[in-house]
Amino acid sequence: MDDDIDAGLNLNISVPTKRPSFGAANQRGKISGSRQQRIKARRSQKKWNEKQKARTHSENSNVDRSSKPETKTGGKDVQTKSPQKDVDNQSSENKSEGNKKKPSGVVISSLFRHNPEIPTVKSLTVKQVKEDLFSSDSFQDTPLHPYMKSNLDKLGFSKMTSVQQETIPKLVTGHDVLVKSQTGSGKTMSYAIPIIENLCQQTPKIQRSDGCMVIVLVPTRELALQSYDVFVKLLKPFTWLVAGCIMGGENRKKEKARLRKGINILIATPGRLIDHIENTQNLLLGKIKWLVLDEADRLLDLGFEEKVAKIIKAIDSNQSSERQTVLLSATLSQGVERLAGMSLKDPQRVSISDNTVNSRTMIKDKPNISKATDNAISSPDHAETGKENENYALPESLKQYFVITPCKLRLVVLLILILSKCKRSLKTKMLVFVSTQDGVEFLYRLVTYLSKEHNSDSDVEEEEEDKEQKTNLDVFRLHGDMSQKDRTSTYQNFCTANSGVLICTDVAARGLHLPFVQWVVQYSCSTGVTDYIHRVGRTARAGTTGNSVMFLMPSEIDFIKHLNQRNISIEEWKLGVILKDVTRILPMLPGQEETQRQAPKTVEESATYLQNCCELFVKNGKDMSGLAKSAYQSYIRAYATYPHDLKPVFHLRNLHLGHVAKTFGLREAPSNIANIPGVNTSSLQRKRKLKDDSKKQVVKKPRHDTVSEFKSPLMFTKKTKKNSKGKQRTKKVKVFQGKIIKKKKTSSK
Ligand SMILES: Nc1ncnc2c1ncn2[C@@H]1O[C@H](COP(=O)(O)OP(=O)(O)OP(=O)(O)O)[C@@H](O)[C@H]1O
Repeated sequence: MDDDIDAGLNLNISVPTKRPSFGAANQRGKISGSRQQRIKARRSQKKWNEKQKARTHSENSNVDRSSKPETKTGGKDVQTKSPQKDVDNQSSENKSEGNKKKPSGVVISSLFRHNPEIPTVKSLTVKQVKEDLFSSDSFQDTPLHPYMKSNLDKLGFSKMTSVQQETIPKLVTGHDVLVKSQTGSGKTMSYAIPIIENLCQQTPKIQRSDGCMVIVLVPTRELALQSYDVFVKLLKPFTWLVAGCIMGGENRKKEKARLRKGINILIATPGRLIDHIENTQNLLLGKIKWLVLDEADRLLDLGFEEKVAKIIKAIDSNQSSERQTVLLSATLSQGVERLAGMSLKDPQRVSISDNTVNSRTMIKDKPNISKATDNAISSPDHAETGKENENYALPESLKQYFVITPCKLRLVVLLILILSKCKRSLKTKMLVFVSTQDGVEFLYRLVTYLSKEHNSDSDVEEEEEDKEQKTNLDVFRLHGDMSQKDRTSTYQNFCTANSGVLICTDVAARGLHLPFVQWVVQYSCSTGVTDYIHRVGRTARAGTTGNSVMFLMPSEIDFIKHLNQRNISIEEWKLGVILKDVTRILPMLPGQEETQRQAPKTVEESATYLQNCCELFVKNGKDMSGLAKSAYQSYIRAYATYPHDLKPVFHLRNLHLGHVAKTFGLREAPSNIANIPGVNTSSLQRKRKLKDDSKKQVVKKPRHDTVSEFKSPLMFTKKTKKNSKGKQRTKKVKVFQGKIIKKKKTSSK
């Protein structure tokens, strides 16, 4: 069994169609010879092609539809400073020019036309829940083992964080504990230190051959590696204690061999642990003294809960000694706490935000703070009075923004952000969250291509193949469908990089400490407030500063209310301000030297130029067209899986599929892109049109799937409708871990 939780984190759609051919770039004969000769040959071929094109153009005005300047009116401004005027001028200029001679290399698309109006949003300035990150206590003042103290000093840790100050004493004194504190507040060490402290004091001394005494369960493989690293560092002076890591994607035989040799502290992902519990004789659970559920709310999510329950059952049925259990997360809801309270023994609760709030208010009343955290969560008072919609703390040093961008402009706005902020020279690291694996792959290829130093003599295919080519920034990608080797090296390389952009799915959203990330971009909106908190929590960690920006389409702005309701304050970043930076990245783009004479001047022209670079790359880049289509389909499918409470905000009905296609650089009409299993795109288009025409919703509210990648790995959705003969047709779509594995139509007589 290798079905780790992170493998199910990402929605992906298998594409029923085969990959299309790559157009002109592939049809052309290969040119051989030295590089110089190839360049020469390509140059003359290009000139000839251009002449041919110009001739065909004048003879036959059958131009690419997207290259025609828009003449229709009715599109709304995307900026308050009225770019429409510029666009209109531009389009009329192009129109007249287009009749004479179409400027070569510049394809004018309708990026700034027919966009929905950008609404004015009032994000409330709510009072965010704050936590004091550091305590006043030093590790040196604690009664920890002298080796531990000197090691912590060597590692550069002097002051305890608040969560460590609260949690360590409780765990050392043998309690089960539930820990909630903000992202990046040092929760890992808050359980690792007392575990090591406890094990190193056992007499007789623990031996490797004593086997497993601690199990730390984490939801993703990268987090397993990270937690393992923390243990290895802390165990340096305690050479007789051995930590080990087992996780999906790794070689089982090697893991078995390591388990046979003996591992005292085992960090594991749930799927692989169950595998070893069932198949590895050397993994004995009789001596387990500690069980840690890191990112507990994620581990106890419906679907994953089953695996964790199986592991707990296996431990309980083998156990001969007492066990301590710890649950931790930045977003432990009281629902999870109540659930956990049933399986934990007299648990104590550490909630730093409660503490901070209490301490700030209690200072006036009485200075007894610590009692506030001593309430056992199983106390009926606490359970009854607790609201489900908890407010979570976010780091004070985190600046949160959102940008409202019409769908069509999303891609260029993202690229402007990445290319302007992450250049190598600027030493900036950025995370970009995307909803699907195909989306990650698509953006990875596109950003890598755009960040290369372009040679005016080489073409798209050649530039792509040229691995030696210099790049202006390092681009990384991370998702659950990569080989474990690639995942590990990406994670490690991004950790040590000085700058770069990591394009990833939610596989990187939980627990990962990626040093010096200054920007977190949510290109696809998170599937809830909890995930929002974990995503933005990848920056501004342990007291450093950081920024996050969330992309919203005009139809999605109500998500701000959801954040405000949970006391999260977020500021608008005006679209026009980001767009302005397009002029800064223009020199990086391909074809700039060739087109100096027609160099885009206005922001709109430049953004359009950037979009066209993407579209040409999608058209001519190796496999790009197929990849873009897959990414488009996956995106739409993923959009259909927002949880029920967010359906009114993120509804398929609100998507303009043509505009979505544009964000994947596709010039085809949605009807020409293969159908998306389970999604009736033509009916959606019709409904959108109806809505646009009448400016109000006239269609009957359709039933929508509530498939969430985070809710259940196995789910059936049913759609029932009557066919022309009045017979009922039931369409069944089976989704397994976000992938459609079966589609069946049945007719009942
Ligand atoms: N006492 C301390 N002083 C300074 N830095 C610390 C201290 N304790 C931990 N850190 C550092 O803080 C960073 C974040 O720690 P950690 O990953 O444990 O946070 P976390 O609370 O688990 O975050 P998340 O909720 O995102 O999982 C790490 O780089 C860690 O080395």
